[in-house]
Amino acid sequence: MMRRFVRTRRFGTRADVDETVLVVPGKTLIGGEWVGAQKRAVFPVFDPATGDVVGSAPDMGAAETEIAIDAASSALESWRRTSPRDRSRRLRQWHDSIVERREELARLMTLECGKPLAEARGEVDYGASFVEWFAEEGPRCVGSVDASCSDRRMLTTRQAVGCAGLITPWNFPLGMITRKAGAALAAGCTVVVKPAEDTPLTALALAKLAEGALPPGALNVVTAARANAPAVGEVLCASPVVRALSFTGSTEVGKRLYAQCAGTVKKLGLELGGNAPFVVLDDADLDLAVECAMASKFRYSGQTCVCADRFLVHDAVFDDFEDRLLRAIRKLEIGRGLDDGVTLGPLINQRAADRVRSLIPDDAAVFDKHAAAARALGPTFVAPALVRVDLDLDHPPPCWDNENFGPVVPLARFRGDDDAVIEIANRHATGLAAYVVAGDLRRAWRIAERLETGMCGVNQGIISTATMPFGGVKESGIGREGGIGFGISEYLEDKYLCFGNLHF
Ligand SMILES: NC(=O)c1ccc[n+]([C@@H]2O[C@H](COP(=O)([O-])OP(=O)(O)OC[C@H]3O[C@@H](n4cnc5c(N)ncnc54)[C@H](O)[C@@H]3O)[C@@H](O)[C@H]2O)c1
Ligand SMILES: O=CCCC(=O)O
Repeated sequence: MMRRFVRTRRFGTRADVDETVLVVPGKTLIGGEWVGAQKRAVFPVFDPATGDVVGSAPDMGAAETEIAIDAASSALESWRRTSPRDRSRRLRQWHDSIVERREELARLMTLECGKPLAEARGEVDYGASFVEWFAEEGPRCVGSVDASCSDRRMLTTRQAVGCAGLITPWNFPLGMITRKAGAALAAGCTVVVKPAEDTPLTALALAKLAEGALPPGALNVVTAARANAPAVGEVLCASPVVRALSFTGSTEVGKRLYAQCAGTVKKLGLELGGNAPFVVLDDADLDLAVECAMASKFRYSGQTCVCADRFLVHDAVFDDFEDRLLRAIRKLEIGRGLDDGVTLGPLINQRAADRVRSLIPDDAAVFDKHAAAARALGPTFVAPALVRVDLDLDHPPPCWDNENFGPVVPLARFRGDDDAVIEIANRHATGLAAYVVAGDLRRAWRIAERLETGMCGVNQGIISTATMPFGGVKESGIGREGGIGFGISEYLEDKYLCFGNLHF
């Protein structure tokens, strides 16, 4: 009976839960609309700033994932046969409904992930831009014809790969979903999204906003508590119906999913962790260097995969840069994301905050005003810390070798020529983003080309955009998202057709 119900309904957007009420100050976004006939276990969603419960989401597992895959599979044939132009219009409609609810989505996101409201608004814009971008990309994904042989015509067509499983993290509760789902849906795939357990509400709201634009079964959302995430992942990876799996999250889980997908040889996209070097050369404009450093390091309190993580500053400008950076850090305002003027919110949960605190050595530079504010606000708040790192030591501190995912600035001095800093920067297993601040752009170009990362910002701290390919090399992952032709190709198969013996 449950099977029949979800085959015709979008899953998760109509979860059978009557406890699900979204508390958005002053407004209820779509509270209570997921009430169905059956009760289902739910898990609570917490405000990272206060620890208050802000809502709940259905705690689904393997059985529900199978059902969601069925729903996606049932919708696939008709969706992939829909003309790319029609799909594009529908995506555009989804985009418009996201933009229309910008403020509510932003507030909801701040409530469940804690990022300052201005950043959450920025993420709605960023997330919506992927839906818009792929609505435009879809109709342009055409094949090619080789008519150079006298008696043959050889061509390629681009076909939707099939159903796609999309597993996303909490740090961009909206943007990481639209970056995948926008591409997949534009390509003609139907999807099952598994959002992070900390941020299921934004995912459900997004799916709700797609109702009316997308046909039933095209976009399915399976929410699950942390304990059920592996079960959901196993089903998505093992299912022969799911032909592509795209994951954004930790390198550890990414490696596990990589192995799990081997059995069905899926098309795989992995956007994993980084540990971005941020290089300041001796001819850099130091005001610009600090501006870029602050933007990159403190975006969402340091909880992005492209945050600057290893600051490598030339000996000649080290002291000056450090002084200026400390002055900029001092101006950060710690507080709850919904409060005016806050630039540094809480970390996602206490486990994450404790982990970050454990990476900060006792001799780190921390301002008293931040330390006091963090203490008063609660256990998820971490004061920004600057940690001097001596690269001559055999063992640099753990915050150097590990992506710190918090407001921690590990700062090291380098001497020597550009090759020296390239060598240090590349001394890491991951390779997602890097940053170079330089006066001489020829030097910067040469360094940027030699850094082993998928992306590099030169004199720029925020580089993410729908129009350029996002992704890493080495253990930072496989594949690209966004960009012209890149992101959408992850969900397309190129088929070669050969028409021979045409006897023209
Ligand atoms: N490269 C990128 O684009 C990008 C973007 C955001 C975050 N990240 C990385 O993600 C990490 C932080 O995010 P996180 O803590 O949410 O990562 P995570 O890997 O713990 O969780 C990500 C998602 O995977 C799910 N998950 C966890 N275990 C699973 C399993 N065994 N099987 C299937 N799914 C499982 C989670 O429920 C969540 O939805 C950081 O390393 C960060 O750099 C990378
Ligand atoms: O955290 C990873 C994604 C960040 C981004 O898209 O800029």
